[in-house]
Amino acid sequence: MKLSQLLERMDYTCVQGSVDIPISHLLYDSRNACPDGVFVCISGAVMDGHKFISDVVMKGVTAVIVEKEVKAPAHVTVIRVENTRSALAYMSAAYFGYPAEQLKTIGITGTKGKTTTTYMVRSILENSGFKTGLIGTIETIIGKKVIKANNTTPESYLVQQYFRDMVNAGCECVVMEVSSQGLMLHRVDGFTFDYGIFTNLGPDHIGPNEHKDLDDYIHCKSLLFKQCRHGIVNMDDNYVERITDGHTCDLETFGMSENADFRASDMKLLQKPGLLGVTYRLSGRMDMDVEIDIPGRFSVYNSLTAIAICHHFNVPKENIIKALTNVHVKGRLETVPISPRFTLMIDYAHNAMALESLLQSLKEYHPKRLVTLFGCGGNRDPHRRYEMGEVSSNLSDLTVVTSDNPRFEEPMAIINDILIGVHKGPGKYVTIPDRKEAIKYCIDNAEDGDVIILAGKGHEDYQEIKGIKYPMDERDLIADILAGR
Ligand SMILES: CC(=O)N[C@H]1[C@@H](OP(=O)(O)OP(=O)(O)OC[C@H]2O[C@@H](n3ccc(=O)[nH]c3=O)[C@H](O)[C@@H]2O)O[C@H](CO)[C@@H](O)[C@@H]1O[C@H](C)C(=O)N[C@@H](C)C(=O)N[C@H](CCC(=O)O)C(=O)O
Ligand SMILES: Nc1ncnc2c1ncn2[C@@H]1O[C@H](COP(=O)(O)OP(=O)(O)OP(=O)(O)O)[C@@H](O)[C@H]1O
Ligand SMILES: N[C@H](CCC[C@H](N)C(=O)O)C(=O)O
Ligand SMILES: [Mg+2]
Repeated sequence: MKLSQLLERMDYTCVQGSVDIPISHLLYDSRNACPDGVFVCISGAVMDGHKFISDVVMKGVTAVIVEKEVKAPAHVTVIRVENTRSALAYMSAAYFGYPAEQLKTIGITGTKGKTTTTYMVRSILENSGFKTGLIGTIETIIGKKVIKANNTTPESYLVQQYFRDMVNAGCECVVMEVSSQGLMLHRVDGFTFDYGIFTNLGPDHIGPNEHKDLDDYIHCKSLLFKQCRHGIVNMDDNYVERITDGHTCDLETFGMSENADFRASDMKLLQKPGLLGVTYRLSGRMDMDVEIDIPGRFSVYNSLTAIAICHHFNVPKENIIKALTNVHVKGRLETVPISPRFTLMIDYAHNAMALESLLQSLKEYHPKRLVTLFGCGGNRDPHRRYEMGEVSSNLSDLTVVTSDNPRFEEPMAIINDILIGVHKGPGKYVTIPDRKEAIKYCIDNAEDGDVIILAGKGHEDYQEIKGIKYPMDERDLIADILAGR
């Protein structure tokens, strides 16, 4: 492949050398540099790729893509662009032969509900014979291949590589989570989504290495609606107008409001032994009764979103109904059946918005006590700590404050921040920094009819401390506790 082919759909200035040179590999990490490669210099959160130019040139790289002034040996082609992350996305699309053009691409953004909805969509589409790839927080699914995720929305090179693998595996569609950071860092530049979806918005991801403020967070999410052909948005959300401001796509709506294109009404709680769920009536562009075996008002929203998307694929109603009753997502309101006396659930609520909707939803089922265990991630939006503490204390009978992923922070410093919030509410609380000990406390002290929520770690099978991910899966912790280990 010629360098000029990789650059064909983007703006650039060739400041040195020629674009008419052969390229063997597209690279963005110096550690993978190889002869005849082109190296894209990314100004990252920790490292600056521009600093590795002499290193990659020594390893045989013949072209570099830069967004700053650099010095490079005369035989190396230097291409200057406005933003190298965006350039990497466009070049990756070209490198992998524009695979998005051979797929129906569905991108879901929003503060909460993305992961759950992607699995609902995949379940419905696969049930109806559409082979569908998935990219998200938990994993990437390509046919029978499952790849553990590092990011919710991976780097653009990986996005395009996964798309290519999906096309090669015979997929017709891909449903993916599009995080605000993914949009901010140009991970999905270089193609147009067929469908862009907005679930909801609550303040989150504001802090060092994340968004500078709420306006930036909203702005980044709104970019999806300038980069898709057809938008499907939650019209009940307070931020929907700002998210769709300046949209360039068609728009369709869902929600509980009367004029929503896909409208849910008559929501009823479903309570069977060992199972909490909801039912509702769908009207508007589709009419039917829907049942989901996942609790909460937000399950209505997530399923409504999935139905609004799948409507475009002319999926029969029976397939939707069947697929939705079978959807269970790892670590999202996942019941661990350890006793008929009480309900124990693992969930991924790790911000105030998720925790509040979760706890409010569960309270509607009138548990004897609502017991909430959680910690907060280190090196992440610190507002989460006070807010989650307050939400839990207001809505839970007992809050068990523990650790999540401390990362590079001191666990007790995070816990003390959480307690500031906890003290604002009326609920009782205990502090047990070791997560396993904290879970044991919940199980040992469970009362008949309790609902116990282990919030925040969901599908995660590790605990990250000072840059190392130690194995830790709550399912194993529970098994160990029951076995007395
Ligand atoms: C803060 C942040 O967003 N970091 C992401 C980012 O890292 P970075 O590019 O800033 O990396 P860097 O280490 O500074 O390196 C800069 C450049 O130098 C290169 N380099 C580096 C070292 C070297 O020896 N040689 C070299 O060439 C790197 O390959 C890179 O190109 O790019 C990496 C590759 O794409 C990401 O994996 C990484 O995500 C980290 C793991 C992360 O935690 N990100 C979070 C904040 C995030 O993105 N979250 C969202 C939302 C999550 C959700 O709520 O669902 C997500 O989509 O995951
Ligand atoms: N539509 C929703 N509105 C509010 N809360 C929700 C919604 N859907 C799920 N939740 C809660 O948020 C948690 C995370 O849900 P999910 O993983 O589907 O969202 P997400 O947008 O992918 O989040 P993340 O950005 O953390 O990956 C769930 O475990 C549940 O507690
Ligand atoms: N993917 C998100 C979720 C983190 C969940 C929670 N377990 C934490 O560590 O804060 C992030 O990296 O911000
Ligand atoms: Mg997710």
